[in-house]
Amino acid sequence: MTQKKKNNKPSFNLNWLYTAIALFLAGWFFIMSGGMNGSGKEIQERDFFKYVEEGYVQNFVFDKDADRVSVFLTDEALQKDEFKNLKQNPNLTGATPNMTFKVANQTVFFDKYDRLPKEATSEVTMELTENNVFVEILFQILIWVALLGLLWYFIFRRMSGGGAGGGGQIFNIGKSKAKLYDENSQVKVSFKDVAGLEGAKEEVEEIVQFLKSPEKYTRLGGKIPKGALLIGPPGTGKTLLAKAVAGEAQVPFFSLSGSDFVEMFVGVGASRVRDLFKNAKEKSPSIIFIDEIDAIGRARGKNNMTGGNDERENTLNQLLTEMDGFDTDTNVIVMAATNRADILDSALMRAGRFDRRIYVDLPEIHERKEIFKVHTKNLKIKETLDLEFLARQTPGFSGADIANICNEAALIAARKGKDAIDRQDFLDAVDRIIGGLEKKGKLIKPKEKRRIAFHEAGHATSSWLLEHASPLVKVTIVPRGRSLGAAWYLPEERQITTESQMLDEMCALLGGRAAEEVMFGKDYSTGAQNDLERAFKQSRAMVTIYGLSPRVGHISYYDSSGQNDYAFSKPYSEKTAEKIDEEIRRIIDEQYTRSVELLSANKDKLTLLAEKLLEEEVIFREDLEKIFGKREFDDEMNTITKQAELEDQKKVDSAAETEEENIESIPSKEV
Ligand SMILES: Nc1ncnc2c1ncn2[C@@H]1O[C@H](COP(=O)(O)OP(=O)(O)OP(=O)(O)O)[C@@H](O)[C@H]1O
Ligand SMILES: [Zn+2]
Repeated sequence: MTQKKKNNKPSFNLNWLYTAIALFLAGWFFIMSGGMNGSGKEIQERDFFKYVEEGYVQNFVFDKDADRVSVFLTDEALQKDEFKNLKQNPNLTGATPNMTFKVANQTVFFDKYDRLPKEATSEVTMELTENNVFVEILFQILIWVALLGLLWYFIFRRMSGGGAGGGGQIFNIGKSKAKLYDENSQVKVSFKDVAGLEGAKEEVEEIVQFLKSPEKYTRLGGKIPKGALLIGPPGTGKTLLAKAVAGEAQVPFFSLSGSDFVEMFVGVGASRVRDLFKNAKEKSPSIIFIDEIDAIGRARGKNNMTGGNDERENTLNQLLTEMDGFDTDTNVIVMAATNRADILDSALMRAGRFDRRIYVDLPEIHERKEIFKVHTKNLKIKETLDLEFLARQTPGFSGADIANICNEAALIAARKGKDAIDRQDFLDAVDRIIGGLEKKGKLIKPKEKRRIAFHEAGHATSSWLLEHASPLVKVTIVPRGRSLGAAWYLPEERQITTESQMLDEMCALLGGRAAEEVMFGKDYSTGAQNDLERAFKQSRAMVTIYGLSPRVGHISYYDSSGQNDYAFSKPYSEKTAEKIDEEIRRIIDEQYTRSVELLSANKDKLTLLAEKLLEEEVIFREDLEKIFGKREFDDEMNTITKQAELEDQKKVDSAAETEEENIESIPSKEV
């Protein structure tokens, strides 16, 4: 019993349970130690014999289990000064003895007692108590049943999230909680139900093929991938996509959330993983979907401060073991979802585990229209309803938000007793959802959006017009993670960088703020914080590391040996320090001015681009070509781009180094 208690160390907050157990045990010990009956003055064994001889003792109770004697004195004795303070409180029952003592050896005691003069003992009554073994055991069992019952009760409430569900669950703690959709209850979701997400769908299409006809791929000895990681913000359809894969491939779908593994007791997470994989293998080919994998997959060795870490690690290790343990012919594919790929343990990403990464982003305008289409399919809507208009009203909304809007609109229309849902109902629903989103800080106001569009267009325009800047691939103002907009460049393959390349890149980097100035005047925004940070680092490197400042000279203060602690003793004089500061600033100022001039001279095109961005939310190289014409400095560089584009057209945004702006970051609301 005690062992069980130890093993089941709770890994979650169980204050309630602890309190209950503590109270229970306290009560128990109280009863066990004799409770109320145990009181009475503690005396010596020889005192007792003396009192008996004196005739003070009326009766005594010998507890054979406890080797303890409770002594009750005669009324006369209690009159004596000697025993005055032992007088009973008249309100108490006579059950409380006047004295008590421990017997060292029962035989010796009775021997001694028998040898006392008969006159002394004849008046004394003796009671022997011995607990009935059967009752004793029954009592013990009852206590444990009560204790365990209490424990189960709390666990059960915890597991079923408040009481609903069958009690049988209690006895299945170690079993996986995966919801099983097997052949009988086939997953009905198909790719048709997933709107947008074209790139992601294309990538998972391959998984569908693997599951459908594995022989086709293993024929030549190749190994089928074991896992795919879906990365993207909440509500963007990651679960939906995984389900659709199961639906398309007509295989069982086991789904479980990462937090389900770790909510409980030590050892349970790992056994759940084992159980889950066992089930999935039995039904293979099949798909295991683990939502919120970051709950178990967080990098190990971090957050050691918080308890329950061991449990998470055990679970993670078990997961890795299971994935490694797959044979090539075990056609189980593990799909997992997260919105924090950056915190995942790198062991998860290693080859043979989640080696496929699929990005699922917030939908852009066309995708939102598609999502509206999917979610209004089964609703009664007015024929005149313009879905494109709705898509335009919902920048930054996820698929789940849109599904929510459609449902809300239907409820609003029904409340008003309408026959069909109209535009106003949708707009009311949008307003209602926005209330919730605003608190989450995800929503961008039209005015802010305009500024973001010009900021990104500024980057795009300047990098387009500058000979040595990296060629642009894609610009978006769809908020993603912490950034509100982003420009992607295809990084040029190069081993050394020239000064003019650095300067052009810095000019393009400052193009965001420059565009804001050109359009909105000198009322700057916080949107360029990340750009400025990077520009400063670059400029400082140019002056202090690459020796690119004429005033400071061809000097590098960089210490690659790591021997010198320049943080404490600078390798240059105060005078040079001042020069360095000035030079860092000069370079940035010059490039900023250059950017402002460049964009002012091309204000019309900048505006066209920004408008297009506002309309489309995402624009590509071709859109820029339409506005600016063919890029002047193509030849060599463009061939590289074109080639790369041809090779990997769809993956451009995930493969290309992302040059993201944290345009949002601190108080973007001030814009
Ligand atoms: N691309 C989409 N097409 C159609 N419906 C979508 C799409 N994206 C999301 N939805 C709707 O939103 C709901 C929630 O999406 P889902 O649970 O798949 O998101 P998720 O990315 O797994 O979110 P989370 O990260 O919060 O688990 C879906 O059931 C669906 O109704
Ligand atoms: Zn920027």
